[in-house]
Amino acid sequence: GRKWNMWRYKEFLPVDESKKVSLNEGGTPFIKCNNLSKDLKVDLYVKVEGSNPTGSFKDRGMSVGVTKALEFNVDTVGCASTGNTSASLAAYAARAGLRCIVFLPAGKVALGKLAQAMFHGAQVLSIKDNFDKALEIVTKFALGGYLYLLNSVNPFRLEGQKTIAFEILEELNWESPDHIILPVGNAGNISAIWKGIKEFYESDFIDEKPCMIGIQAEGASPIVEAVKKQKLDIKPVKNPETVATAIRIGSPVNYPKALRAIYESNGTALSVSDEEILKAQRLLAKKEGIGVEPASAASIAGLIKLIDDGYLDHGERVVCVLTGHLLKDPKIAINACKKPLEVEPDFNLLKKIIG
Ligand SMILES: Cc1ncc(COP(=O)(O)O)c(/C=C/C(=O)C(=O)O)c1O
Repeated sequence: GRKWNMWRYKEFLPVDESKKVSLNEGGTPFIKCNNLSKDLKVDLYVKVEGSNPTGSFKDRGMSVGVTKALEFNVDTVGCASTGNTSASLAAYAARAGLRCIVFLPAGKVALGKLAQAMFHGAQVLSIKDNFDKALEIVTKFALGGYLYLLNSVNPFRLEGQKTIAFEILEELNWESPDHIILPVGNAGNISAIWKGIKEFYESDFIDEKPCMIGIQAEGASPIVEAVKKQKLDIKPVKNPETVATAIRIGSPVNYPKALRAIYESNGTALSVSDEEILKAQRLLAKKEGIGVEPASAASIAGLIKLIDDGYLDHGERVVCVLTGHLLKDPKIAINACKKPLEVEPDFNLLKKIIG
């Protein structure tokens, strides 16, 4: 596999690297977006986490978390998930020979993610309620000793995901970007990345820290509401709704760490509409050739809004974390396009159509 993956930073990871459960996670593409940088007048880089083994950043956290599960001699791992966590846990659990039970919100999980969770052999329980309820249930099973919980409330998940920060800083030759922008759902990833930034700062690898900017969907933005009032607690959103089903979460389990990351880094949080998310998803695909699922495009939609609002100055260096691959949610991608014509294989007819 690729020589550079997240285990390059093994000294910062709380596991015995020789015992790791790994699919060569991390070491994902870090791409300068020249076209969008010109249009938006910022220095824009993207961290393409859709290039991980199961297509999202979750693999970094699951690699460490499942390695820990083996260390603790558990035989069953579990999670609630909007999709990507379950897809990743199912794959890493299969590799580790562990039983895997996942609790998903019925009818609200994108096709690619459901296919992965099922096909890698997880026991999939389709709960007739939302993610927050599913998380409540799986937590009861964990507390009852039925399974080892690997949602991002488990700190070992964040240990793996903090390597996103390490890779961004190394790629930028140890010069922090001005801002790191990413979508926020259960709020584990923004907490993990900020932890990584602080660890490299305390290790004297960098002498400046970026501001952390969390982006949420308008219908599911409890962190944004708390930041608006500079509060330390959140008011859960009872019925979160967004087309970006990955972040359709009303009660983020990591809100204390996420709010601290935003306040400590002098960052902010912003919500974007579903329309802005889908527009940004298409823009990224057509201008830079980078395909992401809707939740990941929220970071680009947030960037555009921050520039329009004058929050970001021209020329600032920004990294958007693109958390999941386009293929995770093929239905959304196809629905956004005109249905392809079905035509006879007739050269002259086709020549007319192609124009
Ligand atoms: C593509 C994508 N982008 C962003 C997020 C938000 O990250 P967190 O703020 O750390 O939750 C998720 C989260 C997914 C789940 O929560 C799950 O899979 O259960 C995601 O899949």
